[in-house]
Order: sequence, then structure tokens, then C-alpha cells
Amino acid sequence: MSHQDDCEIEVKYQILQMDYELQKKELAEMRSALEGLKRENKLKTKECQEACKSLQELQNELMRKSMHVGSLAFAIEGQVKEKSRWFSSLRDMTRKLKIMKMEHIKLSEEVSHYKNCIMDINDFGTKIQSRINQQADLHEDLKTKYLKGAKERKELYNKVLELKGNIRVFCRCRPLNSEEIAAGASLAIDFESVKDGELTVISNGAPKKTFRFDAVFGPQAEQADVFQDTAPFATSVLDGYNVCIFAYGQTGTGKTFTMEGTKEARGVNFRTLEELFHVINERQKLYLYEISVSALEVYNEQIRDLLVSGSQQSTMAKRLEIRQVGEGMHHVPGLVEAHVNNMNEVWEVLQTGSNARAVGSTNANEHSSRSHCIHCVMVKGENLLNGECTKSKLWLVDLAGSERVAKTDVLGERLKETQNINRSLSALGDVISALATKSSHIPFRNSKLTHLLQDSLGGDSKTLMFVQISPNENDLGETLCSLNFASRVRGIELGQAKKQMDTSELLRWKQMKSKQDMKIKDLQIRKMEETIHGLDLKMKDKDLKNKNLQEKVKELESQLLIERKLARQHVDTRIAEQQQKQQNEDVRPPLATRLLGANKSSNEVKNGTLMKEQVNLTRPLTENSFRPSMPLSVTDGSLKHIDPVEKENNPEVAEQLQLPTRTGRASMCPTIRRMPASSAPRRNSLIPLPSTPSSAQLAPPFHPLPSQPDIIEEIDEFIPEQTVCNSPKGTKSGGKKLSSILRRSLQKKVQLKSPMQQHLRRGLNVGMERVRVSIGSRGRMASRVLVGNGRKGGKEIQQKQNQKEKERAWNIGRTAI
Ligand SMILES: Nc1ncnc2c1ncn2[C@@H]1O[C@H](COP(=O)(O)OP(=O)(O)OP(=O)(O)O)[C@@H](O)[C@H]1O
Repeated sequence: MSHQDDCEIEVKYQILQMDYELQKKELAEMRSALEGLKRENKLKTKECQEACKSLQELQNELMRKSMHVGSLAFAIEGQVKEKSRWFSSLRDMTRKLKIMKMEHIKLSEEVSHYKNCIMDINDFGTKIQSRINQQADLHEDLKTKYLKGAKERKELYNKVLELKGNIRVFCRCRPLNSEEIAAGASLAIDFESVKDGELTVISNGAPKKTFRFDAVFGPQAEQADVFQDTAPFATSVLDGYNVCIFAYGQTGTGKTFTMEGTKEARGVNFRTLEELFHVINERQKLYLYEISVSALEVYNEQIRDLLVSGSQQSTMAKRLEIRQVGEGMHHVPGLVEAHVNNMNEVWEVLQTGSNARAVGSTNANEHSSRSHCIHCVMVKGENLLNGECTKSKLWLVDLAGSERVAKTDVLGERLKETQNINRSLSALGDVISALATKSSHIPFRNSKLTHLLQDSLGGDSKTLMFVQISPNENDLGETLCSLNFASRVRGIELGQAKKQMDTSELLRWKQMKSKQDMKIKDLQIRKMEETIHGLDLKMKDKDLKNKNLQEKVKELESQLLIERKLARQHVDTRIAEQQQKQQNEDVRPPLATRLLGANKSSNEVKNGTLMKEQVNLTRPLTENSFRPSMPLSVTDGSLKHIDPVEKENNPEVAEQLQLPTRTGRASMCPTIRRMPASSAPRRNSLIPLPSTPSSAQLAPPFHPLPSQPDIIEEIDEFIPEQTVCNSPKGTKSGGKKLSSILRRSLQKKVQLKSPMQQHLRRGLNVGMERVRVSIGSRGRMASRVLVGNGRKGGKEIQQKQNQKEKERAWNIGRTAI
């Protein structure tokens, strides 16, 4: 038993030992297995950590992507806004164009209306012209007839005066004054026998001598009666004849009364001038007259200007000398000539002269009898019908008392005065005598008086002499002297009176008239031409504006088209990218496999998918690259189809569809959210984002502003690059089309000059800029964004630059990852 037991025990022991061995072996195996498991566990843990890390990175990446997509959506939103602005500006432009067209139509209608008007006016003008010509002929005929009539009238009038005598003598006898009446003076004139100009001088009640004059005015004669016969001389002056009216006679016989008169009874001076203005007024439509009056006195053979104030007299007196200014024309240089336009002015001048004469002496009457008072009325006349000009003079002379000639028993100053008066009055007598005997020499220069009156005492003038006499028998001697002198004067036969024609004035007038006519006609023609030219210019201007506007609209449309295409391509590219990523995810290997082959897959991505994406990313500028069968529009967070034809033809509808930009931005997010959890290869695919410029491609922050041809060259360079990447024909032609559109647009932009064009150019610049923004997001053209911005203000540049810097920072950050 024991042995058996022992054997059993032994067996058991051996079994146990074997078990033990087995268990030990198992333990060792278990231990080794445990070790293996531990190692595996470690590896797994490490793998898990890596996976977590990778997951974290991917989450970060995802966040960055989301933000990037957000920024892209924001950019798209901006572009959509920009587009809406473009559309609104386009709408404005279209509206303006419509208005302009309407205006153009209106203007065209106006122009045609004006043309018709002009034609009517021309017709009317020719009719009027023919009427005017008829009237002008009639007028000319009437004028000739009138001129002929006027000439005849003048000639007849002059003949009448000539028949009456160019030198006429009126005798006027003053009434006896109160002193004489009181003294019981007897009359020396037989007033009862006065008829037909005959005057009989009586002495001691018996007729002594009979004198014959042109008119005899007795004591009862009024100033107006006297002037009635004097008035024709005034008409003669206006007809261009020189006239001299003088009063001769003994002191106190009424010379001054006849010539000057009193305030109540105006004399010849005032009345003659009144008559002058009366006739001038009557002839005002046919003649133009200028009247000036001078007042002077000849005292002691010196001429004194009565219109110069007393203080200036001393200096003026020396200078006043008589000068011959032409054939038979005499003038006193420096003599004041007062221009008078009406009788008030005439009265002022006459009063001034009278006052000046009075100031010169303490006894006015005494002084007046010792000097010759002379008024010279100068008349310039112009016949408005034929331009005939005349210059004539009217002398109104109040002579010094004639009785002084006989008085020689005076001394000193009075003697000198008397001698001078004697000299001048005897000189006047000599002149008249010489004229009477038709002497070859007329001694005009023997005295200042005759020298002054030379023009009006010669053969071609008319002279009226008032011989003033006293009725007092005590003055008989003086009266007879005066009457004898007057009779001598009346006996002079003056030659035919000549009109004082100013031929140079006539010639000048005719030349001036013809020049004026020419000027008026030229002016009329020029005005008509200017009106037509102005209308033409308006038409051209409107046409030009219309053309420009049409061109601008076309340009803007093409810009918009390009912009729309680019934006669409941009969105398409994004979608394509997403699709590509999704495809990549679908074929992505399991986590462990990817871990083992991470480097390899990374390289594959770099060499394969990545490159493909890069290629795709450069494509969007071409029309056909990655173009979906139907274009998509973002509306209410979902992508909608827009018919491109409808969009082109009806931009407003298209705009309305595109307007909700916020929803457009949101619409991008679900696409991102639908993407599965990112993986390492997928992350690698995101590295070379289209907007990420390589270090070589990164544009400097500020480029110098390129010239327009440079930009065109850049576009030219840029477009073929796209076409190379996208070989299909359509893409090539699209690229060329785009290139040509851009080039044309830029060339036009360069040509713009007018303010309107500049305004449009500003709009175009904005457009170009936007185009560049959209191009710039493709990498290479990013630099052009800065170029475009370089044209704007500093703030805008800064904003754009900041925005780009942000984008670049994102991209650089991604590259670093
Ligand atoms: N026809 C007349 N009717 C009324 N009064 C007259 C007339 N003629 C002269 N008298 C008066 O006679 C006076 C002298 O006249 P007035 O002074 O005109 O003479 P005179 O010839 O000019 O003298 P003098 O040579 O001194 O200047 C004046 O008072 C004037 O009023």
C-alpha cells in the first residue's frame, strides 16, 4: 500500500511536477505573452496618442478651414454686394442712357424744328428783305425827292434873302424917355410918314432927309415885332450860312435893349437862339445839330472872354487872339465854347456873359457903351439823310456907342477908350465901304472887331444891322451920322452867299455809314452762323455723349460678364475642391495602414492628388474648367440653379437671386460640415490653397504703379498660363476672348478723357479693381490687387492690404503646419 501509495505518490508527484513544469512553461509563455501584450499595449497607446494628436490637429485644421471658408464666403458676399452695386450703377446708367436717348430724340426734334424755323425765318427774311429793299428804294426815292425839295427850299429861301439883300439894315428908334419928355424934347423923326422902310428926319418941323431901310421900327414896336423879321436869319444859320447881327448907334439908343432885352422883353440874342432850338426841334429827325455859345467883349482892342471867371481873366486876356483856321475861317483859340442843349442853358450862358460884363465896371451902362459885346453861336449840323455836314457861325454884336467917334475932348483912359472905339467903328466903316466899292482889298484886320467878324462880313454871309436912333431932336446930329452910316451899309451888294460845307465831314460820315452797314450785316450773318454752329455742336455733343454712354454700358456689361464668370468659376472651383476632397476621403486607407504608410501616402498626395488640385486651382479663370453642368446660385442657404442666358439678359432677376449674400455665406458652411473628420492626407491636400502664395509668388506689399500697357501685358501673360493648364479648345478660345475683352476695356480706359468719361473711368477703375480682386485670389494675380489698390486712396490701400495680409497670414500659418 505504501509502496503502492508511494508509487501513486510518485506518480502524482511526477504528474504534479509535470504539471508544474507545464504550468511553469505556461507561466513563462504567459509571461512572454504578457510582455508581448504589454508591448502591444504600449504601441497601441502610442498609436492612440498619435491618433489623438492627429485628431487635434485635424480639428484645428478644420477650424482654420472653416474660418478660411468663412472668409472666402465673406469675400464672395463682398463681391456679390459689389455686383449689386454694379447692377444698380448699370441700372442708373441704363436709365440715364434712356433719358439721354430721349433727350437726344427731343433735341433732334428741336433741331429739325429749328431747322424748319430757320428755313421759315430765311423765307420770311427774304420776304422782309425784299420788302425792305422795296421800302428802301421807296425811302431812297423819297429821300432824294426830299433832299431835292429841301435843297430847292433852301435855295429859294436863300434867294428870297438874297433878293432882300444879304446885308440888311433895320432901323429902330427908341421912345423918348421920361427925362426927355419932362424936358419937352421935340421929335427929330417923322413917325407918321414911316412906311415901306422909309424914314424921314425932320428938323424944326420940316423934313430934312429921308432914309430907306429894310425895316423901320418905331418907338411902339415890340421886341417880338422886331424879331419877326430877324427870325429868317436863324433859319439861315441852321442851313449853314454865316450870319452877323449887330446893333449900331449912339449911346442910350437901345442897342442893348434890342440885342439883350430885359427879362420881360427878351432881345434878339435870346429870341434868335430860341428860334434856333425851335427849328432844330422841328428838324430833329432829319438833322443833328450841336450848338455852342461863346461870349466875349472887345475893349480897348483886347478880347475878353466873358465866360471865364474874373480871377482867370488876366491870364486868358493875353492869349485870346484871332487865328485863321481855314479858308475864310477865323477862330479865337482858348475861347470858352459852352455847349447848350436847351434854352435854360442858353439863358445861363447869356446871363453869365452879362454878369461878367457888369463886374468889369462900376457903372454897367457906362462900361457897356465903351466896349463891343459879342456873342458867337457856333452851329454844327449833320444831315442824317445824306450825311451833309455844315459849320456855321452866328455873331450877335452889341457895339459900343457910336457918338464917341466924334468926341475928342477926353483925356487919359477915356481918350484911349475913345480912340479904340473910334478905330474899331471906323474900321467897320472902312470894311463896309470897301465891300460897297467891291475893293480888291477889304481891310478886315484893321481892328479886332472887323477881324473877328470877317467870316460874317464877307461876301458869303448874311448881315443884319440894327441902326438904333434917338427920337430926340437934340441928338439929331448923332442920328444923322448913324443913319448915313447905315445907308452906306445897306448899299453894299454882297456876293451870292455860300454854304459853309464841311466836305471832309461828309466823306467821313459816308465812310462811317457804309462801315456801319457792313458791320451790321456781318453781325447778322455771324449771329446766324453762330446759332447754326451752336445747334450743330449741341447735336454732336449729344451724339458723342450717347456713343460714350453706349460704349460705357457695353464695357460695364462685359466687365460684369467677366466678373460673373470669374465669381462663378471661383465657386465652381470650391465645389470641385470639396468634391475632390470627398473622393480622397472615400479612398482613404484605415488608420493603422495610413500610420504605417504615412510618408508614402504623403508623397503620393504631393505628387499626385495635390498636384492635380494645384492644376485644378489654376484653372478657374478659364471658362470650361470644372464647370458644372448647371451654374449654382446661393439662395436661402441652398444652392440654386440660374439659367446663364436669363442671367445675362435679365441681370436684375439674376441680381435678386444673388442678393441674399448672408445666406450665401451660410450655404458654404453645411458643405464643410458635411465633410468627414479630416485625416493627415486630407490635411496635406489643403496646404497649397489657391490663395496661398509661395515665397517666390508672394507679392511685395507695394508694387510701383504699372502703366496701362503693363497691365495689358500682364493679362496677356496670365491668360495663356490658364489655357496651357486647360488644354480644351473652348478654354483656349474663352481665355483669348477674356484676354481681348480685358485688353479692349483697358485700352478704352486709357483713352477716356472727358469729365463724363473720367466719371465713368472711376466706375471702370472700380470695376477693374474688382476684377483684379477676383483674379488676385488665384495666387499670381494677388499682386495685382495691390497694384489696383495702389490707384486708390491710402486708406483703401491700407484696408485692402490688411485684408490680404490676413489671408496671407492664414495661408502662411497653414503652410507652417
Ligand atoms: N425900344 C425901346 N423901348 C423901350 N425902352 C427902350 C427902347 N430902347 C431903349 N430903351 C431904353 O433906353 C435905355 C437905354 O437903352 P440901352 O441901354 O439899350 O442903350 P444902348 O444903346 O445900349 O446904350 P449903351 O451904348 O450905353 O450901351 C434903357 O433904359 C432902355 O430900357
